[in-house]
Amino acid sequence: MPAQQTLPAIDWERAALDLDRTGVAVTPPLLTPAQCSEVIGLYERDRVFRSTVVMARHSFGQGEYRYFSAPLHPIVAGLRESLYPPLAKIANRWAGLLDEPPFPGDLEGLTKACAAAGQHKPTPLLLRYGPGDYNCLHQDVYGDLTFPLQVAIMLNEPDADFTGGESVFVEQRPRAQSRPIVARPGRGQGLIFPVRQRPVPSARGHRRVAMRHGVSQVLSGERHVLGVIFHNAR
Ligand SMILES: O=C(O)CCC(=O)C(=O)O
Ligand SMILES: [Fe+2]
Repeated sequence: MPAQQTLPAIDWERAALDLDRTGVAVTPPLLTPAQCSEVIGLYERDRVFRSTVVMARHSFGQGEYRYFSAPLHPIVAGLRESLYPPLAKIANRWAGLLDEPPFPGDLEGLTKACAAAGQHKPTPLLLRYGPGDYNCLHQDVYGDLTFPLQVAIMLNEPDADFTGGESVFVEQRPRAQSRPIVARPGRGQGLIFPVRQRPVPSARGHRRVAMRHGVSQVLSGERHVLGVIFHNAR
């Protein structure tokens, strides 16, 4: 896939509405089944990755993930570049509501801003879960510069390739009980969600509501996800 890949028609207005209402938006398939298999196949290729995390060693959960090395594999680079500009529009509307500085309009601009903040390492990752594995609720913050939205693309077919392993989100509302959200994207579909927080209307304009994401226990089979995070890491 070329780096300037054309995405399938994503209804960005709808995605923005879903993000504003619930904090999570589901996309149509961003990868074909063949591309999903190709990305899964990368997991064993050491040179494609810069580091590997065994989640249990850090109490992050159970399972493994690997961070892609630079230059990113073309499928990953293409998705990161083409998803960024429409997401930056949503991020910049949010930044306006929260009185925060805007983000660059393209990924090259964000990458330069990250470099200036000492964040040079690519953050896209490939996650692999087997029976019994899970991912604790977390946020993917990798430095001072955080682009507020990320995308997780399902690479296996739920209920055929694996059971369990739901995508779980918890919104921590201030002075109120937390709200759970569960999603079950099909193979190739992406989930768009806030890295750390999003604006919600309040008595005096908008306030920040924090969100964390994770994965419930996989009961059987193998579950792979491609995580696309746009800011680089320290
Ligand atoms: O495996 C998942 O669905 C969660 C992936 C994740 O944590 C991420 O993409 O940042
Ligand atoms: Fe994550």
